[in-house]
Amino acid sequence: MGKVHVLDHPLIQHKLTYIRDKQTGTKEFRELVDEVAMLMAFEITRNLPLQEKTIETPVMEAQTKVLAGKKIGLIPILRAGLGMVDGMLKLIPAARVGHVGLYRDPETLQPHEYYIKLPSDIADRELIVIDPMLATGGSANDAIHSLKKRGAKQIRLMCLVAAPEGVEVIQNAHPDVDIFLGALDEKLNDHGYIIPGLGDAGDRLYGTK
Ligand SMILES: O=P(O)(O)OC[C@H]1O[C@H](OP(=O)(O)OP(=O)(O)O)[C@H](O)[C@@H]1O
Ligand SMILES: O=c1cc[nH]c(=O)[nH]1
Ligand SMILES: [Mg+2]
Repeated sequence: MGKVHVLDHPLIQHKLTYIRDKQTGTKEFRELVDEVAMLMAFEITRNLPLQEKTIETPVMEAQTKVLAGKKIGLIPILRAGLGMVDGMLKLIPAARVGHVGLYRDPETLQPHEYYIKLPSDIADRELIVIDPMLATGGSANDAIHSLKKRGAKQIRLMCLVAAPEGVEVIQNAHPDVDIFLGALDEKLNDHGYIIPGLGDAGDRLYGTK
């Protein structure tokens, strides 16, 4: 069963409060999502492998460490996942970015895939699927299936806010996928929205309500 990590760093939790606040406008919402994504990238990369390197400081030779060059792929689920990409790339600039376009039908809550474009070497990369919201879990489940069908082997899922219902769907369908969250909320409402949640992430990011 995939592990669930709630990233409870105080800066993440502080910024998440203002992301949730309905008074926060589009510009500030976008900036906060960008900042939280960067902070979450810091936490999610904790286990990256290091290798020894010998360098010359101005004083003497020293044995130090550098990243061992693990290849990473960021996979935002369009559209809302796009809001988290730049923040993550600030810390992981060498990552390749693949896009999965999905929208959730507002009546049936079923996801529909409309676009996919991935780096050619996804099988060799550690992939981080990014979406602010994990609600019923249908969209993330579909995206992960799509990636596996195309050869992906190592996948993690990163979301700002999740409902327990969505977490359960991913854990059952993809026990190999660890889940990294800013917060695990209470439940879904009758329209499939996370409560207390933050509303519609895509609409709040792009001002489309
Ligand atoms: O877990 P689920 O029940 O599938 O819901 C979560 C999905 O819904 C939202 O996307 P939406 O369909 O609103 O598309 P958008 O990003 O284009 O707004 C959100 O960004 C997730 O992708
Ligand atoms: O609460 C929710 C659920 C799905 N999609 C969102 O953007 N918000
Ligand atoms: Mg939306």
